[in-house]
Amino acid sequence: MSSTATANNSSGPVLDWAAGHGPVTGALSATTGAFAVATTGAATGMPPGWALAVGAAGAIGHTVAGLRVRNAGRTLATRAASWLIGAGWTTWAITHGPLTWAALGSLATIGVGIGAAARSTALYEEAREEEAIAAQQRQIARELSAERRAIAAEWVERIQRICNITVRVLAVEKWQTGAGYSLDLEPQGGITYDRIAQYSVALSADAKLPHGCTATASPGIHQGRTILDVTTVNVLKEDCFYPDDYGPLSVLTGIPWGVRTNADIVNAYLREQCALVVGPTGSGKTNMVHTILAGFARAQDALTWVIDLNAGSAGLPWVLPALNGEIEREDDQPVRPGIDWLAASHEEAMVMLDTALAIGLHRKKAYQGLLAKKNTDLLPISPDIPQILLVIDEGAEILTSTDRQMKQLAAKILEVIRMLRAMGIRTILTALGATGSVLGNLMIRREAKVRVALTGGETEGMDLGKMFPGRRGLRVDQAPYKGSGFMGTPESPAALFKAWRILPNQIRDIVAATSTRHPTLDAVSGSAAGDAYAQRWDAERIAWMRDAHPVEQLPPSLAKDAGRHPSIGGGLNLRALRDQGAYEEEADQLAKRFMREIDERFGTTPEPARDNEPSDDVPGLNLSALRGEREQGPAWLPTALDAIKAMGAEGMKPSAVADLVGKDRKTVRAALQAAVERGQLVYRDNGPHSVYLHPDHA
Ligand SMILES: Nc1ncnc2c1ncn2[C@@H]1O[C@H](COP(=O)(O)OP(=O)(O)OP(=O)(O)O)[C@@H](O)[C@H]1O
Repeated sequence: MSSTATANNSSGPVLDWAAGHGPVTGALSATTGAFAVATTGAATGMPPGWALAVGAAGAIGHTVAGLRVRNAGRTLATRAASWLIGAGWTTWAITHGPLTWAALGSLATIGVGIGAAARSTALYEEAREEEAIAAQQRQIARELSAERRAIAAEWVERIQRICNITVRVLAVEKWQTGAGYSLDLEPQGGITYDRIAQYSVALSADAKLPHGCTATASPGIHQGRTILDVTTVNVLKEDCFYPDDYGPLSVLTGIPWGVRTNADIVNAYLREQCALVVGPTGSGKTNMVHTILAGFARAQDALTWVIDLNAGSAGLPWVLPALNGEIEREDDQPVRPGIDWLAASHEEAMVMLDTALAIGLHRKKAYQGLLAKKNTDLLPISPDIPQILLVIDEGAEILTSTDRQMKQLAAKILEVIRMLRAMGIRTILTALGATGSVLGNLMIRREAKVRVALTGGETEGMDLGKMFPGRRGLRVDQAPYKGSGFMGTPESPAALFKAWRILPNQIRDIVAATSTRHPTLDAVSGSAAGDAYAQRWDAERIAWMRDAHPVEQLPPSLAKDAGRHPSIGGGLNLRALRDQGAYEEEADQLAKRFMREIDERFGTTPEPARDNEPSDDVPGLNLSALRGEREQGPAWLPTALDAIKAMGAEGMKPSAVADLVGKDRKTVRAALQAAVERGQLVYRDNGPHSVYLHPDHA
């Protein structure tokens, strides 16, 4: 009989009764083993009882091993019988001689029999195992659907009792986040979802949902179906940080603004829609504006223009890191701000809105051919023809203001909203409250269907019924946490929502990550935008940003002086520092650098003719000197030009020029770039190996 001996280092060979054999190898092994024992036993006069004893031991061993792995009784019996039959034949063959036709024939028959029996038990075991797995799965499914059935029964009964509506539950889907579930309902008798929605509060209370959790009804797949979303865990309580994937986005495929309670991301589709974001002080509105700007910065086909009459604070974090040179790019090129234009004053805002209108109206005429070719009345937005997204912080308040200046702005904002949808210019307005005066405006009600209400628990001026008409059961106290509230879009009905929390270091990271991704204004729009746009980063236009230049970013020399100056005392005093003139020097440097790097490197329209030369008496800025430099380049430039010419076709890296003339790399790069634009040099762009060449060698 067969038995497999396996080597064991410590205790010598042991018999592995559980070792496997296929039906053929098993039968072969059994018959050849029996034959070998019988011939040897007969030749050596072995007592035949030994073979029987070995067979009995084999049968017992295999039975024990089989029991351990829970083989079926029929498998155990087959294996034991094989051992005993084999042992019986061996005993008989030792007694009567194994080399007779009768012995050999019967052994062959036994072999075939053992093989057939083994095959049949193997099949039986396999089938048994499969059935066991299937039974286990059926059990799990039964338990799951029992839970779902219980949920369904509970809500059928609850809706009947509270709303007096009979519903059929067609499906129950548990959210992967474990924060709740959705029921697909079919109300009987032609009842629509809004009848259930109006009982949302009572249903939530009856279901004893935790604070901040809701049972919200919304339209189902057709008018006769309703989806009831039931939140069982309040995820709005937790901070939810802006995801650190800063990959490219498009206004056409939606810009993510935050998450629902079931962790679904909510996208704002702003190709045609305007948006209204309402949030009282402290609700997280500023944070939300930054989250919105982050999405726009990531978009490859959007240019963001920001109006913030509150000292430009909404846009500054997107400009200052680039302005201050706080961010370095790997290829040493200057970093572009995360927004394309920032207006903090009434005048600048007027210029911006006039520019938007001029662009929109010009696009209407100039792109007629393109619209006809593409067979559309919507301008095909792309990185080549970018959408302009105008973010106006507290814009809704501008619209409702009675102030004369504000009324001028309001008229232009409304004109942009009314006229420029097709031409790819949309607005995002924020407001402190969802009051009648904000939502009373038809233009906002009609055009701004992407709506967010950050409540922060504030009930004053927070009319959710007006903000999300047709959505019942939304209550401010469901979202009492900062950054939480409700968001509704034409694609996603108003429901609880949490804006991502975004921190200043993420804003800096996004500015750096997206610097090369921003589109430039198309030439058609650029020609309509004119000087007003081309000069938006000019020193005098951004002079106000000096005041936003954080004191801790003063150069080390100034910081040292700050500690010594008698008027400053122990702390830092920006105004006092400014009086020293040193600050002005720093501001000059700042303006120069920014003007060069942004205006010259990224000017999206040709450098405008300066008929309106800026006045030199802008405090703190030495613009005539600056202009001189812009026109001829700094005093060290001729040395650099000679050195670059001497290098021939090899050219020189900006770092090598910086070493040569003893200036910092940023200053050198800006001057060389200006020289490129004057035709004195050629720039060979090759990533980190980029060089400047003399035109003779280019
Ligand atoms: N999405 C969010 N998740 C978590 N916490 C947030 C979120 N948004 C804001 N906060 C918290 O709320 C605080 C206030 O936020 P934020 O400054 O954005 O509010 P605000 O409505 O603009 O208020 P104010 O008008 O006074 O500036 C933040 O400092 C932060 O701690």
